[in-house]
Amino acid sequence: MNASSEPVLSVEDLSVRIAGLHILQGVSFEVAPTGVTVLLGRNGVGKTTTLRAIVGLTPRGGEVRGSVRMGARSLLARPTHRLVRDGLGYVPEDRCVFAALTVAENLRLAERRGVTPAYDKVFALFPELERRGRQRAGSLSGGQQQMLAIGRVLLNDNRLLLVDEPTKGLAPKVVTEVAEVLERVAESVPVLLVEQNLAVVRRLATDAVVLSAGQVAWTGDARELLLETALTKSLLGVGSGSGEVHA
Ligand SMILES: Nc1ncnc2c1ncn2[C@@H]1O[C@H](COP(=O)(O)OP(=O)(O)OP(=O)(O)O)[C@@H](O)[C@H]1O
Repeated sequence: MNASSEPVLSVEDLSVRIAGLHILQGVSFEVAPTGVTVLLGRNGVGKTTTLRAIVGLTPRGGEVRGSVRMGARSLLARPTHRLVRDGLGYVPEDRCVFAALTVAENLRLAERRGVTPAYDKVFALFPELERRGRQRAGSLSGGQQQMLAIGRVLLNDNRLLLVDEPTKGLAPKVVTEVAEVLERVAESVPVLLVEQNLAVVRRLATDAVVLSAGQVAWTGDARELLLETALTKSLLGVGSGSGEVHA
């Protein structure tokens, strides 16, 4: 991370317990104010739990401790809708598009009173969303639904985007399209990205945070991590020349 620039997000000693399981055990890291910080780790290490804790969506009954700050603001005690209004954009792993509604209706749901939605920007990034405005979201392909989920968040201004496994389950050509879009998005807003596809990580990531069993195992320059084949193999279970991270 550039030493002269303040992080956009600071996570300190984050601990999450759900259903008696101590899933995150004192996780600390920072997200740089530009570029893509990628959150990596084998299956089940706590990546999604981390994003959900940041955005206030830990399942009911779960216990969250520690500190998460976006600039001077402390996030953990604030309700999710407030965080989103303050510029924390979240694209969840399951995309959460409303299948029975059209593409245009899904987008309209993200509009806020008193704020002009950035349709021009969204349609410039995703011309297909404009063309398919009257199509039901449930009949879109996985890749198109992912574009809708990202586009919906970009209708409003964001200080930081959290994006959870956007390429999961997508065909290779669509993975490339999603990576291209995220690359363009990251030119104007910092991104904290959970991503298992190392080709996408290699293309997008500036900084990396690696989790292992609910703790931070490595942080630093993403290129450095990817150059260290032995390190990626021990932390991620793959050589950095190969494709996906697996358990
Ligand atoms: N609501 C829950 N109830 C019980 N256990 C949970 C819950 N949510 C997550 N876990 C457990 O916490 C651990 C971390 O899950 P999480 O989804 O954060 O991992 P992940 O790193 O995102 O994994 P993946 O790469 O498979 O998506 C897993 O063992 C998971 O089973």
